[in-house]
Amino acid sequence: MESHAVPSEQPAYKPLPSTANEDAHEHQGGGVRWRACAAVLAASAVVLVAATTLGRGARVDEDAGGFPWSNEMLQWQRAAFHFQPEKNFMSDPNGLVYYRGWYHLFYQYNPKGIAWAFGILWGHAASRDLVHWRQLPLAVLPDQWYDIQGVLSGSITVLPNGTLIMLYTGATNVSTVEVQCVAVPEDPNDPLLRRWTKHPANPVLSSPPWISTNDFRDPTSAWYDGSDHTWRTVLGSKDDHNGHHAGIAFMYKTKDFLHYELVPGILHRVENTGEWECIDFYPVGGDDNSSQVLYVLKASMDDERHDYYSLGRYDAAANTWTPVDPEADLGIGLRYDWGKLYASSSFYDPVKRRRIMMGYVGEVDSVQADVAKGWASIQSVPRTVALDDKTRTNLLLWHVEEIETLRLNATELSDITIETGSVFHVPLRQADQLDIEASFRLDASAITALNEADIGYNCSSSGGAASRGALGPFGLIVLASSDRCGEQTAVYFYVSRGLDGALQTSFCQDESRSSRARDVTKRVVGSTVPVLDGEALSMRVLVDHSIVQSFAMGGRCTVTSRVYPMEAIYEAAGVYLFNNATNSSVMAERLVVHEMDSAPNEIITDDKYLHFE
Ligand SMILES: OC[C@H]1O[C@@](CO)(OC[C@H]2O[C@H](O[C@]3(CO)O[C@H](CO)[C@@H](O)[C@@H]3O)[C@H](O)[C@@H](O)[C@@H]2O)[C@@H](O)[C@@H]1O
Repeated sequence: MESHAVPSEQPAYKPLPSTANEDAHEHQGGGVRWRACAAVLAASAVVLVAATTLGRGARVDEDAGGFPWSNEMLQWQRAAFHFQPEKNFMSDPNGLVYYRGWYHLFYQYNPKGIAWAFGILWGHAASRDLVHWRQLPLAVLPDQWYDIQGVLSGSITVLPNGTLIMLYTGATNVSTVEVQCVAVPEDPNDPLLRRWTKHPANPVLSSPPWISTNDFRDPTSAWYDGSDHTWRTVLGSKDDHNGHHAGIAFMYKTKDFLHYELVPGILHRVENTGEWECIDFYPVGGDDNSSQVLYVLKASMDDERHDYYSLGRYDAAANTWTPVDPEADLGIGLRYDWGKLYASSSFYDPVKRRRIMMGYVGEVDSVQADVAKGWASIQSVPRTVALDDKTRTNLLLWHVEEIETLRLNATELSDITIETGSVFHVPLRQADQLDIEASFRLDASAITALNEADIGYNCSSSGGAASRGALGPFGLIVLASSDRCGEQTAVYFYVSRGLDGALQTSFCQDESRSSRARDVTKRVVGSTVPVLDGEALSMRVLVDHSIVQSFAMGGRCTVTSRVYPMEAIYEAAGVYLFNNATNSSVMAERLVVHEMDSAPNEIITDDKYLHFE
């Protein structure tokens, strides 16, 4: 067995073409060879020092341990078409629901600082189209003994008569005790749902004795079970008894949302996965009662900080959920996103009859930088979630079609041959706000010629976009500066052959050269992705300043990154196609790049609750 990865004397930091002539040549000729940049690498420390002392109004004190970001750089990092509050800390999306013409997004929010803190509460925004958000007054505040330390995550259920019930977790005045609470809209005729009333019966549910009282969080939205005329909700926790460290999901039933009964047994458990937060549970792939239907069980893994899902069968009578593929059980197989996305939740959109999820995308820069910019975290673009009918082994996650209303002019190219070791500059007016669609094919004879197994490829540990194999990596480079060895974020495929002779395709995002800053976490993230016979390798990449959300093969695999370039910003950012495979040219069959408009929040300022001190 032979690995196709190139040994480590290859420069780790690949150059991009640096002159206008080279750019012109690429457009005509379809590619320029990568150039060695060892000398530039050797000088990179000098470049870094020079760049950081340019005096563009640096706001983070390097002596205090932070990179000296300028206002200009920090301003650039704000998203233009992803939801984020004007300032301070946001995390989990909560209570996603459609109500009387508005999509509602509640979210965990600390209005007093840039990090999670006791007293966290529910912020609120609403949108008619899931793209343009109206920032609304804070929705649920920590003002009762049962939620004084925090109004934690929860959900909203729509009853058949249209009434809404909010379930949320209260962090009580006893620091380690979490309880479940109910709130309802103060005025059901307000489509903006601005005021919520906590039920006098709160708290309505305390933890069962066999779990820790502070591992009892995040009730799902409820569904109706006709067999006994009860509503069902699921919560997650963990079993740490007797050397176990199992994630668990368990169910309650209620007729009135005020009195609850634990459904006997455990819906599901997986050893060694730790605490399951923000459970989600919903059917896909058919009507609830059809034999085709599968149930998605999703949990946010507190230990690992990733959102995993698994496809399985739900036996309501036995109160069990069983994965279709035990090898892809919850927490050990499939993820909603292989990059940075956490604490997602979903809801059914009755208007377009689709399920939509959102998750939050946290910061990976320093606390000092977050203090300087005054905010932390962005919500993902809402994504539809559906079973992949072609494979039935994975979901398809795809940003909602409404995002396309932000598309401006398009640059369309087709049939671009990218020779091995080449890049192709994509001519654009700006590269900070883009929606890019690209599909690629490798040379068929090169695929046939590949008869050596290369089974070890792994996005995170195989060297990223600079490490070369016979049939990859190739794809897109975004947020790239045009200087040699410049900043760049690569989104790419890597094709290899397994021991069984079958081809395996990985979809990866390489953040390792995304910024010259040192106080930023940079990784290579991604996963294998199913590719069926005859399918081109397709990707869609949304670039919105510091957030890059990528989707492969129609949404079979998604990867989200936060990146913080210091040079490849504003007009200095560019996009390239690249092919770093050693044995095959790559045909970019189709490349469509839309510049994206901004969708700034509309802010309601005439409300005292907006200025909660
Ligand atoms: O009861 C307050 C108590 O809980 C702690 C520690 O367990 O924090 C709660 C968890 O907060 C985060 O969990 C989620 C998911 O992001 O966020 C919501 C709270 O904002 C919560 O409902 C969700 O489960 C975090 O991911 C977890 O690691 C925390 O345990 C805590 O710090 C308080 O002492």
